[in-house]
Amino acid sequence: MIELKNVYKRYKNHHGSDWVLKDININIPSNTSVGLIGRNGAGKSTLLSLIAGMDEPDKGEIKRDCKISWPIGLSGGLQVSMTGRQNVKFVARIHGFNKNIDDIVESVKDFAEIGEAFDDPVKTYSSGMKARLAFGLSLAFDFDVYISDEATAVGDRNFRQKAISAFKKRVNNSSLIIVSHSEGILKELCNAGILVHDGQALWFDSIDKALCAYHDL
Ligand SMILES: Nc1ncnc2c1ncn2[C@@H]1O[C@H](COP(=O)(O)OP(=O)(O)OP(=O)(O)O)[C@@H](O)[C@H]1O
Repeated sequence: MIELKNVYKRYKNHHGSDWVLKDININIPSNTSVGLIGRNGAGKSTLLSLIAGMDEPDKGEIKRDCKISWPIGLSGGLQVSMTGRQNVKFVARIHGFNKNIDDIVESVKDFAEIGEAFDDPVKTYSSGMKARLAFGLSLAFDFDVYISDEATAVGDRNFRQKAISAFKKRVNNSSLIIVSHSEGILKELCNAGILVHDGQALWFDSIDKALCAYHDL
């Protein structure tokens, strides 16, 4: 269960500061895959990063009783002077996986399919190669909830298909909380939805109902 209680978030900008999210109260049950829906700039990514614990609310609290991933495919955390392999080992050690590091390295290598570049410094990678490595890295660890902000929109067609099928496999054992502008992907992967609109976040226990409410805005 992830519980958001009276959550407020704002960013300071040149106009001063505006509340992006105002008094959000939502309970996300365990084993429920959720799609975050809303117009551009509504606050979906903001809500997702609060849920993931990447950012803190200005007011209110978020309780989590499960292991939540960092956003899948986020390549910003890769150390560019290190190779793909070294990055994987580094992240595995940070997460306390000291025993089966070789298995983790192999699973990321298989997923990323970047060939010998796996042993080259990440600064020599294309953005697609970085995305493949970062995606494989996120999936190599067992989390209860996987977070994704448009991770299925990166890479070429083959990679997108691979990413979606990897997510589908995960849905059997874990749950997902995802932002995607693709209704097809949301319907395929999620059972519930959160509509973010006008500073509010509305919970729907079915993704179809959430999408209907979004179309009616
Ligand atoms: N780091 C930041 N500093 C200042 N303003 C920000 C920051 N991040 C987001 N915002 C603002 O907060 C609002 C919500 O942004 P957010 O990225 O959460 O929306 P979104 O629904 O994910 O949008 P999109 O569908 O376009 O990706 C926007 O007005 C955006 O300009």
